[in-house]
Amino acid sequence: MFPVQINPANYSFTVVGGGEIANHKVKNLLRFGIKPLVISPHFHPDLLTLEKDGLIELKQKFAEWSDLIDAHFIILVTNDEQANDRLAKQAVAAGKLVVHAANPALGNAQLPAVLRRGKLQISVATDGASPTLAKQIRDDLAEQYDEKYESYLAFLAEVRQFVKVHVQERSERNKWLKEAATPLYLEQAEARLILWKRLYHRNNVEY
Ligand SMILES: C[C@@]1(CC(=O)O)c2cc3[nH]c(cc4nc(cc5[nH]c(cc(n2)[C@H]1CCC(=O)O)[C@@](C)(CC(=O)O)[C@@H]5CCC(=O)O)C(CC(=O)O)=C4CCC(=O)O)c(CCC(=O)O)c3CC(=O)O
Ligand SMILES: NC(=O)C1=CN([C@@H]2O[C@H](COP(=O)(O)OP(=O)(O)OC[C@H]3O[C@@H](n4cnc5c(N)ncnc54)[C@H](O)[C@@H]3O)[C@@H](O)[C@H]2O)C=CC1
Repeated sequence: MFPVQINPANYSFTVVGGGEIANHKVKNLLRFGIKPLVISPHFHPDLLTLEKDGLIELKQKFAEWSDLIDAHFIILVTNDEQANDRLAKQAVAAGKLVVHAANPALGNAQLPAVLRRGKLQISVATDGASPTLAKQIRDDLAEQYDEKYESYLAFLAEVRQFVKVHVQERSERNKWLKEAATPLYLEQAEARLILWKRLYHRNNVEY
């Protein structure tokens, strides 16, 4: 499996099936700002509420290949094994990204367990060996990489932007970026201010 971070903005996501698992997968997509189309003859009550709130779109029918032509990323979670298998085959052949939740070998993509701390994102995947372990590892990492990382990543991003604009020399740039990524600046917000002052001073920028 090849890991990659996708900007979902210009992709259309379709979830096929409207049950318990579809509901779980849809809520996962919503965490990433994705507005999926959900196709199913019946819908979990939460999905009906999400549609009323304008967060997802619903199409009430048994899904067919013609419903998937415009989809880029497809998550197959019906309880009809034959429908899942048939649609997976057609969608994979058409070059789409396909999650076949019941039989991952028939798809070409899988959803990892994800921890988000602002701009920090940690994904844990086991290639279907044990989603339970993926979730456990993610939850263990959540303790190590706690909420502090959210503001820390925002700080690192700002420092990096500044350094890219104001520090021309590459080794000098890397020196600042490596220093910013040391534990002192994770732990102590006051130390971040001092680093900023030094950065401004060193580069003759008005503080
Ligand atoms: C292939 C994949 C589909 C895909 O790509 O979507 C898939 C497939 C299957 N899952 C099954 C079961 C469970 N899945 C979970 C949980 C999660 N499953 C997720 C991903 C994936 N699951 C992909 C592989 C990812 C990988 O291996 O790294 C997570 C990480 C992400 C997410 O779903 O958002 C999310 C945890 C994160 C979170 O909660 O945040 C739990 C535990 C729980 O819910 O507590 C159980 C019950 C215990 C167990 O079985 O371990 C079954 C058996 C069904 C049956 O028995 O009928 C199948 C089918 C099969 O394997 O045959
Ligand atoms: N985390 C994961 O990835 C997990 C995946 N699964 C798999 O997910 C699948 C669905 O499980 P549940 O949601 O619990 O089932 P469910 O029975 O709650 O829901 C199935 C849904 O599929 C719909 N459906 C049936 N035929 C359809 C078709 N042709 N087109 C569109 N929708 C159709 C039904 O109307 C229903 O809404 C199963 O195949 C199961 O093996 C199960 C557990 C965990």
